[in-house]
Amino acid sequence: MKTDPSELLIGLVSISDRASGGVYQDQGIPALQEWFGAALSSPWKMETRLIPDDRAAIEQTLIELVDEVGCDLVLTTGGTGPSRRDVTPEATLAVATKEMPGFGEQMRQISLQFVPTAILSRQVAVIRETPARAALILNLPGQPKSIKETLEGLKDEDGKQKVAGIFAAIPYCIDLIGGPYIETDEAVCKAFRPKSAIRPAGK
Ligand SMILES: Nc1ncnc2c1ncn2[C@@H]1O[C@H](COP(=O)(O)OP(=O)(O)OP(=O)(O)O)[C@@H](O)[C@H]1O
Ligand SMILES: Nc1nc2c(c(=O)[nH]1)N[C@H]1C(S)=C(S)[C@@H](COP(=O)(O)O)O[C@H]1N2
Repeated sequence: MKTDPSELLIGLVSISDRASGGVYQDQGIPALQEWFGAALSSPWKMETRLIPDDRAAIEQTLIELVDEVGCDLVLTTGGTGPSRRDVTPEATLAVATKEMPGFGEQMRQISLQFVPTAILSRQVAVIRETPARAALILNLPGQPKSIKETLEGLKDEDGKQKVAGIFAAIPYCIDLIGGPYIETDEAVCKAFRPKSAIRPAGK
């Protein structure tokens, strides 16, 4: 449960029949945890869930993480493809109050630089608003390496950004929905905010 309003609470949800069934070890949560550990310089905590590709379970988990646990940001990984069991986007849209189509568009653009099958990912992003709070919920593909790729974007050999990752826009989005002020390590991901929204360091 969220106790400190200035601390970012992130829900990390790995959606995989095989990882949740013990067929293979889940790599989704560890990859997300590692990325956030490197990218964020402001305080954050996480709440994790590993669940099968079941629409009711996904909806229930997203609602619990936002309404009861108090997450500001929820990332899912897995279940965005075209196969019969892939229902993450449907479950995400079912708990939404607003759609944020720019995130899905940008993630597919980024992923196309890595694999031609990126167009098979139906990933969406939404806002869920309750009387008490609002949260951003984002779907990432199930392939563990796609987590860093989509959040961080594409850099050239000198570390210069070629395609912006989607995380660059997330701190300002969280500002706008009333969440905590997020700061990042610019070497991993530079957060973009309009000048008027930038706070001096440590404030
Ligand atoms: N949680 C995970 N941990 C490790 N690897 C994963 C995980 N989820 C997916 N993958 C890998 O990424 C690929 C594409 O992900 P996708 O979500 O389509 O999985 P899937 O084939 O539907 O898996 P599952 O049957 O577990 O739901 C998988 O075939 C698997 O190799
Ligand atoms: N960045 C990135 N995006 C990617 C991939 C990848 O390897 N890297 N794999 C794609 C593939 S093969 C599929 S089927 C879709 C859907 O994946 P999911 O069902 O694991 O969510 O994501 C796509 N997006």
